[in-house]
Amino acid sequence: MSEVSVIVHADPELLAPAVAARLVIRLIDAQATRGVASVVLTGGRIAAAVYRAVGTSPGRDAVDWSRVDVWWGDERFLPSGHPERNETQARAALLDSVPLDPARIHPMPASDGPDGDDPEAAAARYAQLLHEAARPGSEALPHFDVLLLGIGEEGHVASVFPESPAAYETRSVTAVRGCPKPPPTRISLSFSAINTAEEVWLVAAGADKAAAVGMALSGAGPIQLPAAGVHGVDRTLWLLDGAAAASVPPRMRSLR
Ligand SMILES: O=C1O[C@H](COP(=O)(O)O)[C@@H](O)[C@H](O)[C@H]1O
Repeated sequence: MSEVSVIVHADPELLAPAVAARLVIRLIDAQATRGVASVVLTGGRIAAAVYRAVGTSPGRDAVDWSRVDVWWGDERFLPSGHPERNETQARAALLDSVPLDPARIHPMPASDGPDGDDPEAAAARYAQLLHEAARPGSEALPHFDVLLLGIGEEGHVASVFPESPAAYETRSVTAVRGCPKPPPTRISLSFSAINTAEEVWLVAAGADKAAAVGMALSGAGPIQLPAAGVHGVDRTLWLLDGAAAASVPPRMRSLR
């Protein structure tokens, strides 16, 4: 089993820049080791705060952004540019302000994209894109240095919701319909893809996340609580603020 660490910062105002600083270092280290770096983005409020903090981080220009591949772990299946799309939020918060190579930005398809309003076809298209970027001679997926995840109040990660068909999915990418959280139609990586990342970082802030975080770290099952079903190959980091960490078993908290 890979290393699991729980790191707690007092509040979201400290959590976001702390995660941003880690992410900058992670990307620099990956580029030093592999020549390129790849990050899988998530959506949500704390993620947007992290992206904004990366944009103002002192180390930001130490990353060679032209050699960073950007993927998404899930997307709300809405028209391109819709303000609720995770892609739109990430572009506004960070991607538009760093010199990325447009060819290395890999958003999930929009509902007005080449497959129209067909999320199954859009999911298959993204799976094919991942496959085409796979390491030579390897399986179906590219290397992910770090994969970011938010956590829903009910324990969803990416767009894998509790007790949903996506929680049983074996293909790398799945269409998700009937989500309890709007919008109802989404595209998501499945556990099988998420869990290939070298490092998985779960980032959560706020008291409304405390129960899900506490249960995920106390042996809950992945179907009932998807946050319990994800891990990095090398490392799994839970990056929390004090309120979200309120129900974490004390023995699991890392010393900082
Ligand atoms: O809908 C989503 O929600 C989660 C968590 O968002 P938050 O605003 O409660 O932090 C997010 O991780 C996921 O990517 C997104 O599609």
